Amino acid sequence: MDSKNQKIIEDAVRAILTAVGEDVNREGLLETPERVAKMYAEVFGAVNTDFTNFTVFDSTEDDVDQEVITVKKIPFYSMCEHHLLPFFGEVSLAYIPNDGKIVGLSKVPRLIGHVAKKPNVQERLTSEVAQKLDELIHPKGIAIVVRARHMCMEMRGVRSVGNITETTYYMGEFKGDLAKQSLFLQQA
Ligand SMILES: Nc1nc2c(ncn2[C@@H]2O[C@H](COP(=O)(O)OP(=O)(O)OP(=O)(O)O)[C@@H](O)[C@H]2O)c(=O)[nH]1
Ligand SMILES: [Zn+2]
Repeated sequence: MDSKNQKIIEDAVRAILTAVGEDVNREGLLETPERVAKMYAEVFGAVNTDFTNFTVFDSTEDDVDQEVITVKKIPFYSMCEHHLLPFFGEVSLAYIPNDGKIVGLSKVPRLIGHVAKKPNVQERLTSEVAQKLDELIHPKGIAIVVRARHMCMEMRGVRSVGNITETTYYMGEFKGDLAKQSLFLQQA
């Protein structure tokens, strides 16, 4: 984020603090606008950016296309676009390679981290991770499940503490195949 936008956020934070009745000049708050601007630069760091840090390998195994590769319980943090409060949880993702193309395993959490760094709804985060993976390696199938807690449902509003929201998205060989989906969900 450039310094002009950083300054816009700092001024906005001062305005919000003043509007809620705070004294922006008291010691504990003096550096808060700057900290919040830095924090937003980090948690919204992927707005208008593309995910490029991706390594694709050609597997040396002949029958890798018969495998289901599952990366489970990848933690993530994102911000809900309705309230700008965190939602966070775990993602499990499975794919069936196509044409021997596999991805560097660490790139799965990196892709999720990238998609998470913008204002989101959980449903879109779920489909966007799958669609991006599809774009990058065109696997024969993708299954993804996201389980998350939403602070906007817990610390305010309905105050439904501890709820888990689960979203799923299937592509290719997983789509419409209830047996494959159910096996994936049992393991994920
Ligand atoms: N589908 C979906 N809804 C979300 C997500 N995150 C937050 N929400 C919901 O977005 C809705 C926004 O509803 P509004 O009625 O406009 O906002 P609100 O008055 O603050 O609503 P309450 O949260 O019910 O107090 C709420 O029902 C939230 O629970 C998400 O990731 N997906
Ligand atoms: Zn919300």
